[in-house]
Amino acid sequence: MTSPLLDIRGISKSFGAIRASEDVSLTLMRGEIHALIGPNGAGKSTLIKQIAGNLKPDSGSIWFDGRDVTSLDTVARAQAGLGRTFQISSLAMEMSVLQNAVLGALGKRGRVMRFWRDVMRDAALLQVAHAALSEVGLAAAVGTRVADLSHGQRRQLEVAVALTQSPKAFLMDEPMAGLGGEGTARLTPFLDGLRHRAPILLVEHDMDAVFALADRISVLVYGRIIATGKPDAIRQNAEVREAYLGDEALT
Ligand SMILES: Nc1ncnc2c1ncn2[C@@H]1O[C@H](COP(=O)(O)OP(=O)(O)OP(=O)(O)O)[C@@H](O)[C@H]1O
Repeated sequence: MTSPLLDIRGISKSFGAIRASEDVSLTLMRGEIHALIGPNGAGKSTLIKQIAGNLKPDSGSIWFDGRDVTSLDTVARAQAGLGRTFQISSLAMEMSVLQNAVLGALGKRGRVMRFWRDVMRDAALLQVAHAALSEVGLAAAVGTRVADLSHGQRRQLEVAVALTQSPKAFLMDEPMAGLGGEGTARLTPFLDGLRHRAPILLVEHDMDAVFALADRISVLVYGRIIATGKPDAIRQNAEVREAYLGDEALT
């Protein structure tokens, strides 16, 4: 059996009396989409923050690409290949699509460049940015201001910015949020193809998208993973149905 690319080993995190993560173990294999679902306040964001390096677990460890990354910060983890997209957009709204992608590529390089005009003339940075934008289908929108993009296009641009960093895996926090039916329908096949470029740990409330995309699903309730399995097994799991009682998505 191949080893997991991302291997979360028994992490726990409390905020005072609240146990936001309780002995959570989770793996992400190459080529897969592993969805993390659970009711509001279950601890999904807290878990993603610990994996990305924004929060330190109280105990347990996080292994990425065969290496213990538990003590690394967000920048070091991104450089190690953990690409992240956010629940709230982190794009520069007044800048163009191309400028945002170039900024992403510049971040990967990790070297300071003094003048913006030099950045926008750097052939290597531009090449990385254009390639990422083509990959997400935004080649025709390079000159558009981010503020003028649709929600769906912004999500695609966030993925492009993450792609400029050549990620080995993606952490995605609610990519479908605010997209509406049409936007979700467009983003779903895109994510479907992206898993072969880099596997995705996907936090998502949209159950249609989750069940359409996920190879495996883990269900988090009160900080604990109560089940991990293929979509059909999760749909039929009695404890999961109990935790989601009334949720028509699982019927
Ligand atoms: N910085 C913090 N300080 C105190 N409590 C926190 C903090 N962050 C999260 N919590 C608590 O930890 C628990 C898990 O929260 P978290 O945001 O991770 O859940 P979630 O599953 O992501 O929720 P949602 O689906 O609504 O985004 C909640 O009870 C929340 O109130």
